Amino acid sequence: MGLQITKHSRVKQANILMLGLDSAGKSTLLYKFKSDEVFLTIPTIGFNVDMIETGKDFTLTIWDVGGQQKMSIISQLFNPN
Ligand SMILES: Nc1nc2c(ncn2[C@@H]2O[C@H](COP(=O)(O)OP(=O)(O)OP(=O)(O)O)[C@@H](O)[C@H]2O)c(=O)[nH]1
Ligand SMILES: [Mg+2]
Repeated sequence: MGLQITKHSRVKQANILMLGLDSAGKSTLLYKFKSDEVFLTIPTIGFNVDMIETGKDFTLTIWDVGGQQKMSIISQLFNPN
């Protein structure tokens, strides 16, 4: 996971990139941040992105990238065929 904090802004924002093998639990973690409900997940195609306000002036943008090799946008960048 990566974390980058945007500086020089009144509203602080951090971007979190979740990378991991397929079925590692990335999407489950993303949904858990949003709600305490139990979600059934399916393998992520491409990516999910969600913004979470953690305080009055702090937001997290979480990028959840699909881990299956054939669906991974990262592996497609390096192996477009
Ligand atoms: N036992 C257990 N199962 C989990 C946990 N987190 C996720 N799972 C299960 O693991 C499976 C895969 O979870 P996902 O969140 O879809 O995994 P993912 O990393 O997003 O997978 P991709 O989208 O394919 O990259 C689901 O059936 C989840 O219910 C955990 O902490 N414990
Ligand atoms: Mg997923």
